Order: sequence, then C-alpha cells, then structure tokens
Amino acid sequence: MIKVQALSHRIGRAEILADIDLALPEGKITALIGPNGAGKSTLLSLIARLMPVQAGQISVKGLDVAQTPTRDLAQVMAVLPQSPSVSSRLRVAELVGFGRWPYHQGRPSAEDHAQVAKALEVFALTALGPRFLDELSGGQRQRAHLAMAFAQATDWLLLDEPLAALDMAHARALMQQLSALRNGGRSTLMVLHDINFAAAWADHIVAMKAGRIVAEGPPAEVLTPAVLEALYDTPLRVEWFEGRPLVLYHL
Ligand SMILES: Nc1ncnc2c1ncn2[C@@H]1O[C@H](COP(=O)(O)OP(=O)(O)OP(=O)(O)O)[C@@H](O)[C@H]1O
Repeated sequence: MIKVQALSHRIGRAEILADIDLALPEGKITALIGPNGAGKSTLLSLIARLMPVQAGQISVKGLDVAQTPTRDLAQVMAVLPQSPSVSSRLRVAELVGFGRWPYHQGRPSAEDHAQVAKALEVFALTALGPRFLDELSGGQRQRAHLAMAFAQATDWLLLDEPLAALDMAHARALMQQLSALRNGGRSTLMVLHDINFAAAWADHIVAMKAGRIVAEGPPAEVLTPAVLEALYDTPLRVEWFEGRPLVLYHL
C-alpha cells in the first residue's frame, strides 16, 4: 500500500497541496486525474522522493520515503517522471540497463541482462537497443524510459503521463502490460490526462483539483458527469461502453 498522511506542500507562498490523505491499494492500477495545475505531478514526485516532503508522511509498502535508503526504495518502486532528464548520448539498451542498478550496482548478472532484454522486447525496442536516445522519436524515447522503469521489476510503478507521446497502439500495449502486471499482484500509480484510458483500465481513480482530493473510488463512481464537470469546468457526456464509462468531450 502507498499511504499518504496529512501531506501539504508549498512553493514560496503558494499552497500546492493541502492536507492530502490517501491509501492506495496494492495489486491495482490507480489513475490520478484532474485539470492542469491540480497538483498531480507534485503529489507523484513527493511519493517518488523526487522532491523532499515538507509536511506530512508518505510510506510505500511500509517504508517511510523520507527515511529509507535509495537502494531499498528503488527495489519497491520505479518512477517515470514527466520530463526525464538523462544524457541523450546514452544508448537505449544502456538506459534500460540502469533499471537494474538497484540490484547489481555495476556488476550485472545473467538475470539482469535477461530482464533488460525482456523490457526491450515488451516495449518493441529490441532493434533500437544500440541507438542513441537523441536518435529516437519522442514516442520511442518515452518507451525507452518506460522500459527502464519496467526493467526495475518493482512492486510499484509510478508513471507521470506515460501515454503523452505514445500512438494509440503503443498506448494500448502499455495499458495491457500494466494490466498483466496488476494480474500478477503488482501496482501502478499513474497520472493520466486521457480520461477514457482511466475509464477503460484503472481500478481506482483519484481526482484532484487545486491541491486537494475531490473524489476517489472505482471508475463508475468517479467518472460521472457531476464529478467531471465540476473537476474540469467543462460540459461533457458519459456513455457506457462494454461495461465501462466512456466520456465524450470532444465537441
Ligand atoms: N517550481 C515551481 N514554482 C512555482 N509554482 C510551481 C512550481 N512547480 C509547480 N508549480 C505550481 O504547482 C501547481 C501544481 O503543479 P503540478 O505540476 O503538480 O500540476 P499537475 O496537476 O501535474 O498539472 P499538469 O496536468 O499541467 O501537468 C501548479 O499551479 C504549478 O503552477
């Protein structure tokens, strides 16, 4: 479980997160939704320890993120930030190989090499393994970063807008992959802007606005016209398709 208690965050005088309490279930896909500026990336970054906690407490599988050594934390959660910053003169296979560092710290075993090969295959990157990152398209680069997180083989995956650069086939393939991991008991927390991917694949949805949680629960409870119109301040319709909500907002 990821547990967030009384979490608040300020930047200068601005209150970015206010008194957040959450208990995110294991073995589920949780989608974090909400309008631009709601605080989704800030919350994910604090859980991922990309930023220090100012007030409140966060634990992942019982490990306090403020206290736990990085190597231990890296074996329970892998993180894809919104704009990963790595050297573009790195080759794809080297980047994905970094996902295994928490296990071998520089001396990869046969198992580490096998996990990297598997991650390259899962994200359709095997042929691109020798390429430099700056020789890839935006979506291919995004897949390389996803493959690195995947190779880390952690119980939790924390992904900030992982679909942002992906075409529809790769977006679907990623969600199928996360769903297979979930069926094996692993857990994902992901920031999603495409509400219909949340509708189709998430088990649990957390809706944020102005630094607060405004709704939380299964898609059928959260993805209602009343909740969504208040969340995004825009009119929309919710239909049902194959037993899941389908949100229409493009007209
Ligand atoms: N370095 C910063 N200085 C000042 N304000 C910041 C800084 N970083 C983020 N913010 C503000 O914090 C708020 C939350 O930002 P955050 O990136 O967490 O939102 P988000 O929900 O992920 O948005 P988006 O959907 O646009 O990615 C925004 O109002 C943003 O302007």
